[in-house]
This record gives sequence, structure tokens and C-alpha cells, in this order.
Amino acid sequence: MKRILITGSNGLLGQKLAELLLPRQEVEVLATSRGDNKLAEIFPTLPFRSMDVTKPEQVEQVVSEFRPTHIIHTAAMTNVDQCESDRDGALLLNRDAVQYLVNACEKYNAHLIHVSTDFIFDGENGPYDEEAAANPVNFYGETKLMAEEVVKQAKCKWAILRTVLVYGVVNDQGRSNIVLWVRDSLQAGKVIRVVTDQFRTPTLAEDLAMGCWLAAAHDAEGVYNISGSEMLTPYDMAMQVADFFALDKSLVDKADGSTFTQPAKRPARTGFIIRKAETELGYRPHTFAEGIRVVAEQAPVSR
Ligand SMILES: NC(=O)C1=CN([C@@H]2O[C@H](COP(=O)(O)OP(=O)(O)OC[C@H]3O[C@@H](n4cnc5c(N)ncnc54)[C@H](OP(=O)(O)O)[C@@H]3O)[C@@H](O)[C@H]2O)C=CC1
Ligand SMILES: Cc1cn([C@H]2C[C@H](O)[C@@H](COP(=O)(O)OP(=O)(O)O[C@H]3O[C@@H](C)C(=O)[C@@H](O)[C@H]3O)O2)c(=O)[nH]c1=O
Repeated sequence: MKRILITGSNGLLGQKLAELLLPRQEVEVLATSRGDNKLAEIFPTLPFRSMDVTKPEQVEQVVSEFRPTHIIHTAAMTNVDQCESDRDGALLLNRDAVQYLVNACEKYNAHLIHVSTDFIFDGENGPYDEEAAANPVNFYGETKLMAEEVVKQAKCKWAILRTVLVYGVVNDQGRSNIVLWVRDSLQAGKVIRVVTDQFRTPTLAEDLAMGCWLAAAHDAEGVYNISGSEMLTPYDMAMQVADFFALDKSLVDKADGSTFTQPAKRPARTGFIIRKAETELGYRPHTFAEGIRVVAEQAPVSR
């Protein structure tokens, strides 16, 4: 019996993990997140404990009581621009909390599965395999690289799963994602400006959750890329979304680094080579077109 503790269960990946693991007979799952359980309505039988990962005493208490065999760590400050302005908060959540989890995993012999990002790379020459050299270009990426270094020092078993541009339908949170943002903007007749000079392998949240489960099921150790398999620009993604929903493509204006900037610099060409996860873990992601269909089925058109 695997006893799996999820951190950040209220988030996009956390919710999909709860949905995936709850029905499995061979798994006893404990969902944890800062504050209250936002999934109580959709998953009334989901075991939940409030656990703020930046509070070591809360981590110690919950882990010592539940005694997980595995911890899947999803909680993070994922607003890249916010990480630039709130550096202390980003360091506490994205780096220090990982040390607290490592301490607990070492003490109670749990296997840590840590979720990381393509933003540890500079985007000069993606797509990247698991051996590529990191060189972050924004503070979010720096904090996530520091977290990886904390995990790699751990005395407990560990796996680092790196992913890219996660999209999916998240319950009750206003946070959108690229598929719904494009669909809802075009539906509302709004002009959007979408970049043609960033390259990603976008990842359906359900696929990322499956990758996390496969890593736990295999007691995988080391670094694995868990993302989509297609290299696309956000503009390509927007065109596929417009086609799927038969929306007006003329509302999508092309943009690039010279006309579209955000507070934090984005690495231009990232994306992952996922052959290792495919062969060692049996990981099989949806295509982006299939992913759009999955999202469409979950998020009926907002009137
Ligand atoms: N989304 C993406 O495109 C990508 C994400 N990743 C990585 O994947 C992981 C999951 O990302 P995603 O699901 O999108 O993240 P979300 O932002 O959707 O979810 C993060 C969750 O963590 C919770 N949280 C925040 N602070 C704490 C805390 N102190 N203690 C406990 N929980 C906390 C948040 O709770 P609350 O709801 O209260 O804020 C939120 O529910 C992250 O590690 C991220 O770095 C990597 C690449 C791409
Ligand atoms: C808002 C906006 C975004 N974009 C593009 C830029 C980017 O490639 C993509 C998503 O932009 P966002 O700023 O929402 O996402 P961004 O913060 O770039 O997403 C990152 O999140 C963190 C957590 C990660 O770990 C990274 O893998 C990555 O997914 O859409 C446009 O083209 N036009 C726009 O108006």
C-alpha cells in the first residue's frame, strides 16, 4: 500500500493528482494545502489536512502522523512575475519549504517526488534532455534551481520531475491557462497578442499528474522530463484553439519580444525531450489537439 501525501492539493496539478489517486485501491492519499480544502465539494471523500509547507512544525506534525511512503510536492509560487517582486516570499516557498520537506522525508523515510520546471534553463537551445546545464533567466527559475539542489543533497529517495507550460481546468480558481484564455478571449471578441518567439512543449495537467503517479509507482529516482511531446509557440497553440472552437483567428495578433514584454524575462526556446520518461516510466502524454478536447469537455463554454 502506497501512502501518498500531496502538497498544494488546491492547485492545478494538486487537484488532478487528487482526482487520479483517490480511486486507486493500492493508494492511500492525503491531500494537503495552505488554508482550507478547496476540493471538499468535488471530492467529498478526499482525506485532507491543512499544511503550510513554509511552516516546518506543520510539515513535521502532518508527516509524522500520516507517515507517507511518498510525498508529491506541487506547492510553489508559480506566478513568475510575482517572484521578481516578492523575492523573499519566492525563496521561502520555492526553496526553504523544500528543505523542510527533505528533513521530514529523511526522518520518516519517505520518497520525495519534487516538481520542477523548464524555467531553470535559459532557453537558448531547447528542447532539453535531463542532462542539460541549467542557467535560469528569472528569479522564479533561480528559486526552482535552488530547490533542485536541495533535493539532490537529500539522504532520502528522491525524484525530480520537470514540466513545461501546464494547462487544464482548475476547479473554482480564477487562474486561467493558455487554452481557456485564448478560447474565452476570442469568444468575447477580444483582440489578443500572442508571441511567436517562445517555444514550449505544453503539458496537459492530467498528463503531469499521471507522470507523478508513474514515478511513485516505480519508486523512480533521479530527474525525469514530464511534458507534452510537441514543440509549439503560444501562437501555434492559439491557432489550434481557434480552429478547435471555430473562433475568429483574425482577433489573434502576432507578437514577439520587441512588442510583448512581461516583468520577468522568459526563456525563449525551452521544451523537453521526454524519451527517458516514455521508456522508463511508460509515460504517454496527449497531443496538444487531444488536450484541447479534454479541456473543452471539462470547461463548458462560459456564457
Ligand atoms: N503551471 C505551470 O505552467 C508549471 C508549473 N510547474 C511547477 O508545477 C508545480 C505545480 O504547479 P501548479 O499546479 O500550476 O501550481 P498552482 O499555482 O496551481 O498551485 C500551487 C498550490 O500551492 C499552494 N500553496 C501556495 N503556498 C503554499 C504553502 N505555503 N503551503 C502549502 N501550499 C501552498 C497554493 O494554494 P493557494 O490556492 O492557497 O494559493 C496552490 O493551490 C509547481 O511546483 C510549479 O513550479 C512547472 C512548470 C510549469
Ligand atoms: C499573457 C500572455 C501570455 N503570452 C504567452 C507567453 C507565455 O509563453 C505563455 C504563458 O504566459 P504566462 O505568463 O501565463 O505563463 P508563464 O509565466 O510564462 O508560464 C510559466 O509558468 C511557470 C510556473 C513555469 O514553470 C513555466 O514552465 C511556464 O509555464 O503565453 C502571450 O503570448 N500573450 C499574452 O498576452
